Amino acid sequence: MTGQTQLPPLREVIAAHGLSASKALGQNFLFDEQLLARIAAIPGTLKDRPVLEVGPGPGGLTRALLRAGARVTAIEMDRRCLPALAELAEAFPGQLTVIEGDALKLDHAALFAEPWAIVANLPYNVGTALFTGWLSGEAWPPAWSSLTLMFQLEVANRIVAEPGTDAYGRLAVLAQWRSKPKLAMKVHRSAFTPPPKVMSAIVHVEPAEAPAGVSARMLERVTEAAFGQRRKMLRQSLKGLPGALDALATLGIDPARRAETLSVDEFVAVARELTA
Ligand SMILES: C[S@@+](CC[C@H](N)C(=O)[O-])C[C@H]1O[C@@H](n2cnc3c(N)ncnc32)[C@H](O)[C@@H]1O
Repeated sequence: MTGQTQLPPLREVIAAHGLSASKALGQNFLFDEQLLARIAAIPGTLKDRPVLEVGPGPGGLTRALLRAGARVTAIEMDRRCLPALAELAEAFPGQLTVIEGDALKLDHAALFAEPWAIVANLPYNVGTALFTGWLSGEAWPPAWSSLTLMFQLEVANRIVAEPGTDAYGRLAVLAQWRSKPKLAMKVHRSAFTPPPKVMSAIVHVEPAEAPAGVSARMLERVTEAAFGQRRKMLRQSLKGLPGALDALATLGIDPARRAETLSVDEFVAVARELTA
């Protein structure tokens, strides 16, 4: 029974393989197996489901996903971690495939034949770059079924932010216009080894229906212009975008408003007006 597979404590795995955390690779490891099991439960039942884990490191979250019955494909760029991950693959026969490489450079879709859940505890810059990549593009629904990702709490707050707040910006619109992001769990800095300077949180995103007649690229252009000068009125920030001021007039949106006051639906409506 996979759920009962006995494994050595993670601290022993780290010591046995000499895995000192590398600052350059943004390594902050999680060792609390109860916490890891709770994170692995966020996407819902994973029994026999394909999961992409990015940055497994010594394999703490990986073992929680494997115990939940997932079929895990893990991408790790630190080859020092590979022997520890190979031991995990042996303990869960047929459930774990490890790919050595940079997740930012790999074609994830080529790794799966059916929709896959994505779960990751990543360094901040890599996580945000992958997140925006997974959420962009014209094709929707995406080939993945959900995203469950650790972020700095401040970034997580920006993803789920509501209009009118300081945290509300491009990331909120990108994350909310055709998916449902939720702040699933806050994680205290002391849960990590070594502890990072700031608090973290897990965001869970499920794709929703995309509004009709809106190009993703156009929405990106509108939000880029509007939030590029977020303190300015829309009549100023959008004036370089052809047709944008006419779109505001058609929609009855006051051009004296600022970007942070527009709802996600209003951004979508502006982008729809501009989508040929
Ligand atoms: C914050 S640690 C988390 C490790 C483990 N998942 C855990 O929760 O304890 C991030 C991991 O991502 C790996 N990593 C960093 N950048 C990466 C990239 N571009 N592609 C794949 N893995 C990466 C690091 O080597 C490290 O093992």
